[in-house]
Amino acid sequence: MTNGNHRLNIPNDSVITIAGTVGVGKSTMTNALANALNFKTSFEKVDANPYLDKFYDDFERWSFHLQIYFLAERFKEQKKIFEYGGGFVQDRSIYEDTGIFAKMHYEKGTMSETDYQTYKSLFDSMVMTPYFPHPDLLIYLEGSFDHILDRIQKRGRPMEQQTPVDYWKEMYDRYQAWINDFNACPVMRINIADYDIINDQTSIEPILERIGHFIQHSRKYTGSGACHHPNFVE
Ligand SMILES: Nc1ncnc2c1ncn2[C@@H]1O[C@H](COP(=O)(O)OP(=O)(O)O)[C@@H](O)[C@H]1O
Ligand SMILES: Nc1ncnc2c1ncn2[C@H]1C[C@H](O)[C@@H](COP(=O)(O)O)O1
Repeated sequence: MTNGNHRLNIPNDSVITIAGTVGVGKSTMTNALANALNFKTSFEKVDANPYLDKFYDDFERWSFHLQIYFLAERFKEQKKIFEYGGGFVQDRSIYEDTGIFAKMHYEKGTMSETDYQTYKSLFDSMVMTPYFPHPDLLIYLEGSFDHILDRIQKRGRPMEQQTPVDYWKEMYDRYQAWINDFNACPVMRINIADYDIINDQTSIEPILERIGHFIQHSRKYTGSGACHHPNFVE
């Protein structure tokens, strides 16, 4: 390898996306990995999101608007990552928007059939095409429901604290089923009980080593990285 984090076998143009349910620790992991690798970060907008508060107040009224907003934001981020040529850690994957959130709201009756089909057809034509570069690696953070709920409560976003526990449990269960079927890119699972990057910064080291192995292994078989997707039209 001529260009990359040599010690770790992680090429500098890698794109790593962090997935997992709300509160599991994605943003914290995104920052820690980006610092360790000297990568750029791509975060989802929470504070500047014009729909999020309204959505938590009234799912039925705002679920379609919110999904369209997230889709547009994530697609812009995806374009930025491509234009930089990779070297990014991304907080939440675009796949979770449709595989978890839109689907859950549709199936629970808080998004109409028409809105869901409109959203899906937009998502499929933008994302599930050979022209869309997938990440080199999706890191899936998992842990016990109680541990994650505790983190949501401690983080203290009022809109999330006021949301019934059933909502988080439904999401938690859906995440477990979703990740077992996910195959759009290589997946590395990490249990949040196995590291503590807040109190022990060295606990990132074994994670970095595992990432290096995963990316080397998958590039050997695909022959390319996320931003050099063989089918991507430049
Ligand atoms: N390894 C960790 N140990 C202890 N607390 C953590 C850890 N990772 C995240 N947290 C805390 O859990 C809460 C949720 O983390 P965050 O990274 O914001 O999750 P997400 O981005 O998945 O919603 C935050 O208050 C954060 O400080
Ligand atoms: N696609 C989405 N639909 C509904 N809500 C979403 C979506 N993506 C993120 N969210 C919400 C969930 C949280 O309240 C915030 C931020 O997520 P986090 O997992 O804490 O980074 O946005």
